[in-house]
Amino acid sequence: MAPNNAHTALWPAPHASGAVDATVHVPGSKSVTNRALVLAALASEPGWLRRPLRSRDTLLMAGALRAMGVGIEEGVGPDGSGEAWRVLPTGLHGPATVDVGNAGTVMRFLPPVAALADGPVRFDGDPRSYERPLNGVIDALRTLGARIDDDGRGALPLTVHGVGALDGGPVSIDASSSSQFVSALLLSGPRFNQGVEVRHTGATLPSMPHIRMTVDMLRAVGAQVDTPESGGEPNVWRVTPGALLGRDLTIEPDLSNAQPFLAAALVTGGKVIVPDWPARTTQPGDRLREVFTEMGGSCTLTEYGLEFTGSGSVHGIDVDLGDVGELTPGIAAVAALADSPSTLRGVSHLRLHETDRLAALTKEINELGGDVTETADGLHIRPRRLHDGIFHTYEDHRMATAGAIIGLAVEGVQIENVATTAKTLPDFPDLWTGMLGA
Ligand SMILES: O=C(O)C1=C[C@@H](OP(=O)(O)O)[C@@H](O)[C@H](O)C1
Ligand SMILES: C=C(OP(=O)(O)O)C(=O)O
Repeated sequence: MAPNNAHTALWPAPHASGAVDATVHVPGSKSVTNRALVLAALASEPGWLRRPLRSRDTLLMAGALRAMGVGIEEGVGPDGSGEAWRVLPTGLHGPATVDVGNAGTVMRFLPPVAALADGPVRFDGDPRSYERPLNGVIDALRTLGARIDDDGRGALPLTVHGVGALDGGPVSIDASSSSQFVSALLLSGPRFNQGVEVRHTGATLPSMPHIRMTVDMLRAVGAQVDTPESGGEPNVWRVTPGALLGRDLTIEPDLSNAQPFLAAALVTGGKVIVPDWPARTTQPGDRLREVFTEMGGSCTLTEYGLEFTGSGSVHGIDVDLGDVGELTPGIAAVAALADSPSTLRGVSHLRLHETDRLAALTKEINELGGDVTETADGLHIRPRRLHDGIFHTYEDHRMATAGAIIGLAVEGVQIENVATTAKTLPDFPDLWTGMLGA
């Protein structure tokens, strides 16, 4: 078989010769785009998504919904400005085939949607998608009345035999391995005959901001949602059955994808402005303002966006990242360049992300001369003088951007398969070299 050059290709990570000073327009949020697509597909009238992210994960989501009959057309928004998708909901149809790639949002958010289709929907994806937990969604859907054929492992591949409607009602799940189990059931909940009541029974629940994002976006399209934060029982979310509105939504920039650019300001003692940083958001990336300030930077949020400035010093940090796990690779990269050790906690579930992120970060930083050890629930990082070498990425977009951060400060770092950033940020190499003025 011919070698897959995209995977073996090495990208010389640009080394920063001085402090960066740039404005970086970061494309739309993956998490917001994929929720908006699902909600628009389930609505009772057409809707608009403006400035949607166009990346592997969102194109897979759009392709899957189209396969079930939803119209997603290219267009300009109703006011004539900006790129947009117009979403035309219809009855959801099977038979259909869905490629989830390695998108957690697609593999978890769509089986409940497929249960509403009028025929079988087959789900398959990348080899890694077979290893990522899906049992919470599969077991819950069976409890709520769906028929699903899988191989008994609680994972992909599988077929959901939709019959056009789902009873819904109460269900208990352990979502300690992924918050996306909860989000998945809530997003389709308004369309279940009895709505849904999701009770999380596990000891921990990661990524709470992402669950808040789901609840906020459901409410914005007219759903009634009761949450622990709105006076309900702890760990219980309730969605009332009802029709969803078609809305005109402008997608926020992806704040987790802003991370490497803010990190560049931090590690080079420079300045990066990210326009359109929202004043209020549920995105976990907003926590970077606090984390990267504690690590040595400072930031100002204005109506124009976020201005982040490095001081020239980078400090270690002891932090629980359970709420914001997807920020871990970028924080680990900065921590490897700091003037004191770091402990990153609360992220054992990262072992089941795009790759085992705790093992991958430990191995790759140590191969450049670092001193990282895995703990039961995170990483301990003792900064060392790093040297040149190949930074492997394991088909993980956030490993590639973590390696690029290290490359700014360490000469001769080569990123294997930087193209894997296409999962959520296909423009990464160009934005990165543009930031550096190359
Ligand atoms: O709902 C979402 O959009 C996401 C939830 C989180 O998943 P986990 O709770 O599985 O970590 C996050 O890591 C992922 O990148 C996106
Ligand atoms: C964990 C991530 O993605 P997914 O949506 O595939 O879970 C991520 O983007 O860091």
